[in-house]
Amino acid sequence: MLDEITEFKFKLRLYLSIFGAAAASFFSALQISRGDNITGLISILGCTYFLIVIYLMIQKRIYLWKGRGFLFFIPITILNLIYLRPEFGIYWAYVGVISFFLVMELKEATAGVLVFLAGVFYLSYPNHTEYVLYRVYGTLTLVALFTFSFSYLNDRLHQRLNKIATYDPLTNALNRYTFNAAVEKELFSCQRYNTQATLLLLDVDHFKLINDTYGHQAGDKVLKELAQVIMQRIRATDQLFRYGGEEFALLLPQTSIETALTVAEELRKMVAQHDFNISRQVTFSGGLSQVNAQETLKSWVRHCDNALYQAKEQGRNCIVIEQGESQS
Ligand SMILES: Nc1nc2c(ncn2[C@@H]2O[C@H](COP(=O)(O)OP(=O)(O)OP(=O)(O)O)[C@@H](O)[C@H]2O)c(=O)[nH]1
Repeated sequence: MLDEITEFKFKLRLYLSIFGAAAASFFSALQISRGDNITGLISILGCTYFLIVIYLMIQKRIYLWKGRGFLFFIPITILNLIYLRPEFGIYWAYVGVISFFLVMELKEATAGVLVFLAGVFYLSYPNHTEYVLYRVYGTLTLVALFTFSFSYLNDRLHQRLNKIATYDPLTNALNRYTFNAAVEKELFSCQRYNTQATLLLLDVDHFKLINDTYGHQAGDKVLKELAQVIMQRIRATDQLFRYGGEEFALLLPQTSIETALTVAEELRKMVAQHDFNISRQVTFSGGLSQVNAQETLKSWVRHCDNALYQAKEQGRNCIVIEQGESQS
């Protein structure tokens, strides 16, 4: 879903740039044919800018419009236009306000619009009657407020969607959707730069019994607290995922199997000693595997799964290691 939003923003900026290039070339032809060479030149510069933006986006997937790059051209051009041709330049101020919010992040856009509006008000003040000014200032302020509100709501929605799409709501660990992408990225990085990483699959022991004895809500609380215990101990670069019902995965980048075993054992003991407010000890079993040169996402998880199965077979509350054929 997030990829779709990024793709949508990319396309939006691309189409706006194409529209900008077409509009700027049309206006430059019109202005030059009327002998208005200064504004014609500004439009030609505008058209060139948009063509460079389009080229960079299509050929190199570079965002010139992502942030400040935008600031240096569009608003400055519009302010110039207002200064040089006050009678029609003012109408472009509406386009300027909206494009800030379309192109930049909310905070930057808000600050940019405030400075831009101050410039618009200052430059247009001497050149229009009060009658026109009040109406233009009023409607410009309204357009800025509406666009801000819409962008703010959109931003909040985006953040919420991002959280829903990334985290498990019960435990606050990363969710299964994020797991594949994160582990694949780590796998690629290890194989590309010849670094180490270890994956731990852990499964709460006799969790069905906990649910059946203390109820589903108590079971949920155990999962939540267990994730908290683990997340408090691990490094900021480590990632905990809720892999399934009572199964979690812990990705430890830049970590050898020996260090990972020490961490996993420590976590196992911390959980076993933690008071979950139920009258039985909560433990987990774990399967560990370090990535190797031939590893795929599937094989890495399979090694962890096999090790986890062995840990259950060996009586639970323990960690087992399984390695792939070749070690990187
Ligand atoms: N409370 C709660 N229970 C869940 C959740 N997701 C899965 N479960 C339960 O977890 C239990 C898992 O049971 P099993 O797969 O038999 O495993 P187990 O009882 O932990 O036994 P071992 O893994 O062999 O130690 C099932 O009863 C599921 O209903 C959840 O989000 N909340």
